[in-house]
Amino acid sequence: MDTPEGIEITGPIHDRYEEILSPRALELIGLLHRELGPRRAELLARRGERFRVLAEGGTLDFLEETRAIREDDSWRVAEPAPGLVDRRVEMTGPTDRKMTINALNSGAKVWLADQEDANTPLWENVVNGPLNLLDSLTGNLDFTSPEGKEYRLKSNDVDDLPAIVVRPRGWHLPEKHILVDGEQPGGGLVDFALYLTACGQKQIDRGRGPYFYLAKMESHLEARLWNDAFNLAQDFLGIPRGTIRATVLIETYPAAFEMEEILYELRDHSAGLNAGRWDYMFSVIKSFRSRGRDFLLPDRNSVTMTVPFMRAYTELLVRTCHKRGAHAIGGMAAFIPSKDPEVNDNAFKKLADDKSREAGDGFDGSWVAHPGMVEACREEFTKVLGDRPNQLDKLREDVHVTAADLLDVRSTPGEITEAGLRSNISVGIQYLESWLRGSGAVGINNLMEDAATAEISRSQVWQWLHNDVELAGGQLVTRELVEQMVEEEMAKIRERVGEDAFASGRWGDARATFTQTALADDYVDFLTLPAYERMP
Ligand SMILES: CC(=O)SCCNC(=O)CCNC(=O)[C@H](O)C(C)(C)COP(=O)(O)OP(=O)(O)OC[C@H]1O[C@@H](n2cnc3c(N)ncnc32)[C@H](O)[C@@H]1OP(=O)(O)O
Ligand SMILES: O=CC(=O)O
Ligand SMILES: [Mg+2]
Repeated sequence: MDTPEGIEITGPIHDRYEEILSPRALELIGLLHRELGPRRAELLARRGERFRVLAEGGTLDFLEETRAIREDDSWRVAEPAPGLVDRRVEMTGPTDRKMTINALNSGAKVWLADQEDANTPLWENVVNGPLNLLDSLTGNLDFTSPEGKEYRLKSNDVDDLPAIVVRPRGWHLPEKHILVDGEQPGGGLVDFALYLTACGQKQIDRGRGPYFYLAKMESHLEARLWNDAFNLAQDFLGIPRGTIRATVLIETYPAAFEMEEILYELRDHSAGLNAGRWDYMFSVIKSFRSRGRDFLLPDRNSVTMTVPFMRAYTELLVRTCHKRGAHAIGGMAAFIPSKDPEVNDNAFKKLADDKSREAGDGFDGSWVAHPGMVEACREEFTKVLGDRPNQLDKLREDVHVTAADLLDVRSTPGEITEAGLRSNISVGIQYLESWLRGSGAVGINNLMEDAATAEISRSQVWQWLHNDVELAGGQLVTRELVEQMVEEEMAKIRERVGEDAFASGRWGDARATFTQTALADDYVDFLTLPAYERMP
């Protein structure tokens, strides 16, 4: 393939790849990396600095230097864009061909087409994702499964389909199959540019637009970097500024203290904020991982959305958004339908409780992980919204959340148990094995697991081990204990999956990545970084 000056593709070129890896897309990647790459590197380094301050006894607080932005009542974000006015139910999921069709047929108002938590950035996924999205816009999306089941879109009418919102990778992940002047650009910029160049104008022609979810940001300066990427890209493609819209996931601890500033930075491109609960929990553990008792979380399944620090965060998010005319979107209840009627009933009941609480709190819509749950989410929001498309007018002026409320991890009830430790080990390894094979979302023990939930699992093990935690019952969490449990959980998995599947899977690499990221004294920032190195 001919590539623009200074751009090299090191991944294989399969059928139709040139439609996505077009000269325009590659030029845009070159432009974005050359203009913004150094700032991306600086901002990633700042994350490390902030963690060092916290490790030495520092804390998180609302920023003094941006007080004027918070106290200025005059600014609001852009009016909601077409297709993003009523967002009462949003489906999320990977962009492989079958799931793209299933998601677009799900009846949701929005589909988050995920190149992030639910995706492995395997080269084929990086290119086929936008290719499937392109086919969905040109009436060419069909699929026949190996069993012969045929899939196609139930309608090509834009009003019958969810608005597509693409989630590019977070700032931390590089893309190694495209080099710009010999350097790896940010994976997020690559995902953004490939989708925008292939599908942006087509979305505009359909009366919608190029919409994005922005993940794992840690500061308003990182939001400014995205805003600059949007302006550069819109100017390069001749699209009016403000056409792109972005909903930011508030899913890191530092970002919870900069919600208003993040909206401000992106205000002309903003489509609101989302409460990304799973990464948030991961970030809480990560931020104060070596600070002992005050920041220890109990077993993963005890940390519900109603514990004080999680509640403070979602309440503040709704208030912040509605003050600025921005949508507040709820998070993912990890329940998925089950064939076991009792487990299934429980999953739907928990989902209804979760969505009902969010709707009552003022969220304008929320996420589900599975098409079978779209109706249940819609029902709970419709009970509150009725015919109104959103509840932006619910200002929640009754909410007064302080930094201390956001930091109150200590009053989270629950125990740290042997079952919790074993579950973290087993789920973490099973998820990594799936990720390494190219599937970034997987159902394990009737729950949706993705990169964010796996990060919680391995980070809890790290935190319990490095803070001399005793399990309920008195047993100290030691390296020897965790290694013994890894051995035992691996044996159980091997027995369950059978010798052949075990031998053909990536179990050795999954175990090695898990132990590296859960046990090594030097905490690895993201488990997907060493996992990415193990991929072709
Ligand atoms: C923390 C966060 O970031 S949350 C957001 C990121 N995470 C996600 O988006 C996870 C999305 N969910 C999924 O990927 C899936 O639901 C899984 C992997 C958890 C379970 O999928 P499966 O094991 O296939 O579930 P199941 O067998 O019940 O699926 C039934 C059908 O629904 C489809 N389906 C299930 N989930 C989805 C989805 N999210 N999008 C599209 N189709 C889906 C399946 O493809 C299957 O289709 P088929 O009957 O035509 O073969
Ligand atoms: O991306 C969502 C999350 O909960 O993490
Ligand atoms: Mg996330």
